[in-house]
Amino acid sequence: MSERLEDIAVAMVANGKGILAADESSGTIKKRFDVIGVESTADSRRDYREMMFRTKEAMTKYISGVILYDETIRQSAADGTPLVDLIKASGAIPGIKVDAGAKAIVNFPGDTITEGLDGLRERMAEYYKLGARFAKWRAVIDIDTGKNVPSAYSLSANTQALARYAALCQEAGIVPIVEPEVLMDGAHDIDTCYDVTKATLVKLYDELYAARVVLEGTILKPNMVISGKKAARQASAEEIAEKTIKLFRETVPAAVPGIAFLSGGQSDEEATANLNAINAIGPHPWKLTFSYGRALQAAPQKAWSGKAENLAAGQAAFTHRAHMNHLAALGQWKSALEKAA
Ligand SMILES: O=P(O)(O)OC[C@H]1O[C@](O)(COP(=O)(O)O)[C@@H](O)[C@@H]1O
Repeated sequence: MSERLEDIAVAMVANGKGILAADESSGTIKKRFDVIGVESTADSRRDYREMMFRTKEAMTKYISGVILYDETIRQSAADGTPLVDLIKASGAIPGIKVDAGAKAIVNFPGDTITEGLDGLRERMAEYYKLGARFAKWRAVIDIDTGKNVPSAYSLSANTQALARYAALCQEAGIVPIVEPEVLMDGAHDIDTCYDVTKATLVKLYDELYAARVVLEGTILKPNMVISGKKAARQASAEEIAEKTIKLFRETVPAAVPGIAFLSGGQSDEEATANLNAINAIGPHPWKLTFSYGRALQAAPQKAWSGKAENLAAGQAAFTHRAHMNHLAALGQWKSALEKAA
């Protein structure tokens, strides 16, 4: 495979393919395993992720890349094969989460700043050797309008960190996924999400230009423009699609090859239906696909539930969700296909 940043980025958003976000940090995966009553140990995390990476149909037909966590990129399957090799053997690209998580900003209650820039140049060089060809950094933007959250200061600090990270990635021959996640927690309406996401993306592309990041060698991982989970009115898939595309046309340069959405707490089917509605109103200047964590994994996690005898059921559930999102990335999904399965 070509090692050019632009070619890797294009491959990450290949037609009908999307990214499996399997980079849950130890704290997050523990929360997921708690739900299915599985103890989170290095071995159980490995067994679970190995199950997904060995799912042939999903990995070869629907998944372009996998975001890994530091522990996982160093782990081997039960038979000793490095997990990175399993991913590569399926034709998908290994990637790595490099941020160190979001921490409270001093003097700005409710705002967080994502840490992890110290020593990043050296870590990038190591991850490249371990096989990573793309990376991911997530900035977390909460909305609490009554409390002036997010502040302009938070947007500025977070987008500057994203740009510094992106430049370091490109120096190392690694494609940066830039992820400014405006959270859907809260009671705000869809238009508030639009405004906050707009302010975030305008600032983000300012900072990426200022840092001389080559946009052709980047992927954007944003939230959709969507109602807060506790909003009085939940917008339809059509309204989400229309507002999301309107916003991106205003803010995301066409030089960016692809946009891979996070699922952010949407249900599996919502995340698929919304991605489908977005692609159904194309053509668009960029590829629009998925980089889902929860919306790809909730079903396989439940089906597997930590039992070796459920392996095939877990893989079937993963294949189904990956297939549905593959169709949504092409704008060809129909809800009847969910019921048929
Ligand atoms: O808090 P953590 O452990 O960094 O995890 C955040 C998760 O959010 C994501 O960025 C998006 O995941 P979702 O699709 O579940 O929202 C994942 O890549 C990542 O695993």
